[in-house]
Formats: sequence, structure tokens, C-alpha cells
Amino acid sequence: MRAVFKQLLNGRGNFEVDSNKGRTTEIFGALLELKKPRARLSRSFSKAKAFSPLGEFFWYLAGSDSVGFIKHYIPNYPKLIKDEVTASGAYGPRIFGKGALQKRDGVSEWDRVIRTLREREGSRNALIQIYVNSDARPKNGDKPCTCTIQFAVRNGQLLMHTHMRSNDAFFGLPHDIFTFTMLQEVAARELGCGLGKYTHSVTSLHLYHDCVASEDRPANTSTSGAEEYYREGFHDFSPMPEMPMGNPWPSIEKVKIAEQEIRSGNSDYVAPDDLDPYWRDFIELFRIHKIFEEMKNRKDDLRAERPELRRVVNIMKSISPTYRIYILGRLERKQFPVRDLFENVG
Ligand SMILES: O=c1ccn([C@H]2C[C@H](O)[C@@H](COP(=O)(O)O)O2)c(=O)[nH]1
Repeated sequence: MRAVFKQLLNGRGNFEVDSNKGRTTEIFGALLELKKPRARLSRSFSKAKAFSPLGEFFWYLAGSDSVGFIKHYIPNYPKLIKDEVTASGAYGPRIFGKGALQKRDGVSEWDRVIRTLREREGSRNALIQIYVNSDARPKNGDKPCTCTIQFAVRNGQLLMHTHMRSNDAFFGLPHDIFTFTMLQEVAARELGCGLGKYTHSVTSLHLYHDCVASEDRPANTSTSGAEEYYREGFHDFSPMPEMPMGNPWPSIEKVKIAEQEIRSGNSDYVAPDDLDPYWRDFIELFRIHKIFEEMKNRKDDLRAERPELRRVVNIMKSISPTYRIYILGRLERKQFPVRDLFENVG
């Protein structure tokens, strides 16, 4: 993130481009390489998001194209794709769907790719195409930005390469890196391989000068947000915990059920006892997100909500310290003095 912002804010050879979503500074033909894909959360105090990428990751895993689902994590989503109900360009059905879209008789693209690599490690064919030519029709408001994701096994390590036609460096890139490197780790565990590097190429990697103001996206936040992030200096690149060994799908299925229950209203959901803490943490993060949403929807003053905050703090104490900064960052953004939280809530 630092390298990308540095290049976009000061670098030579960038283009200034008027897109249909606003004026941008663009790097044309970027190649990013993450040697440690678990360091997928690039954190500063002002920009530390975990809830929305995690929600988006489970939206993919669920194979869903429901706008109602993703709106819970990214409120602005319907505006971005100009549809309130169905995200026709959603990645989940294209990766995990087994139905008509793929016309593959019950085998998802994901399963085909895993099978391909099981049969022949050297394959250059473990590729999932996301953007298809029929997406290009002019009136389509939801043209996928990701063209392909591709997996390969080299020296016993599972590598992944994504190609995107278009990537918003401030809002989109952190989400895309998070979700795709999570998919990489799922594939590595499923195949019993080590986790190799993640590479990510983008035709147009850009930063908006002015973006349309909305609840989630105040006007002109990309450039100034990137400048602020860059200037801030505090960046934590410590990796996320490692996904437990073995086939991750039984645990993923449990978290998918939990996520759906919590999103539908049950913020007291109790995670199954036999679930590894790695996966249980995600359930607890979904609960915290739900508690924040309930408070927001009731338009309550956060400071007056001590019992709710107590619940958040208790959950926070029970999960990996990795995620604390996101919870505290969320409270800060709501102008809740974190110091008070510790003094008054414990
Ligand atoms: O996964 C995604 C989806 C969208 N975008 C951004 C890239 C563009 O700024 C915008 C889509 O606009 P077009 O490229 O379709 O004009 O959304 C991303 O960064 N990542």
C-alpha cells in the first residue's frame, strides 16, 4: 500500500485520466508482488478495515449475488453497481457457483481448478475467468473489475496470480488483496501445499481525485486519504494468523451458517465448540459488526450504549489481538474516545 500510494502521489510516468466515475491518477500496467500473502491487512490507525473485506470474502464463499448480503458490509455497494437486488457481476457465483452460469453440471470452477492441480501440479490451466465479454454491454452497471484468478503449484508452494482490468487503489485494492489472498490460503490448505507468493497485475491502477460523496465515501477522500495514510507513518505489516492445516471447508461451512444467522439478526450467536479459534474469530468479528450496525440503525448515541460496548469489549478480549486495532479504529471513527472505553467499560 505504501509503495502504491507513493507511486500514485508523487511518481513519474503516471497518467491523469477522466473516467466515467471521476478524474484519476493512474499507473498503467502495474504488477504487485506480496511475498507474505498473510500480511494482507495493511494497517494504519486512520485506515484499518477488517469487517468489510471479511464480509466480502464470505459473500464470495457463499457464491452469492445478493446485494442485500454485501450491503450489510459495504453500505455503498448498491450505488456502486446501480442495482438494489442482484449483483450481476458478483465474483462468488462465478468462482463457487454450480448452476446455470457455469453450465458445468454441478462442478464449480473452484473445484475444477483444485482437481486440475491435484492431477498435475505443473498445470498452467488452473485459471478462473471472472470478466466475460458479455459483461461489456454499455448499460451494464456491474462490470467485474477482475479478469482472471490463476493458481499454480511450484516447488510445493501454492502461488496465485490475479489480473484486474481496473482497480481503485484506495477503496478497492485493500479489499481485493484481502479476499484473493484468503482464497489463495484456502486453496493451499485444500491441496496441502505451502503458501507461496501472491502476484497481482492491474491494467489501470488508479486513485480518484474527487469521488462522489456518500455515507461511506465522503467527497475527495481518495487522494487526501492516500496522502494521510502515507504521511501517518504508522503502518503495521504483521501477518494474520495462519489458517489451520487440513481441509478448511468443514470449518468454512460452519462460519457461513454463523455469518448468515448473525446478519439476519442473531448477534448473540454462539460459535460451535469444536471450531478452531482461527475460524471462531471470524464469527466473533461478524457479531461485533452486527452490534455496531444495530446501534447505528437505532441511531443511538454510542456513548450512551454502555451494555453494547461491554459486549464488544468482552468479545474483543476473547479473540486474537490481531483484530483489536480494527475494533478500536471503528470506535474512533465514531468519535468514541477509546480511553473512556477502557476506563469506564473495563
Ligand atoms: O473489485 C473491484 C471492483 C471495482 N473496483 C473499482 C475500480 C474502478 O475504480 C471502479 C469500477 O469502474 P470501471 O472500471 O468499471 O469504470 O471500481 C475495484 O477496485 N475493485
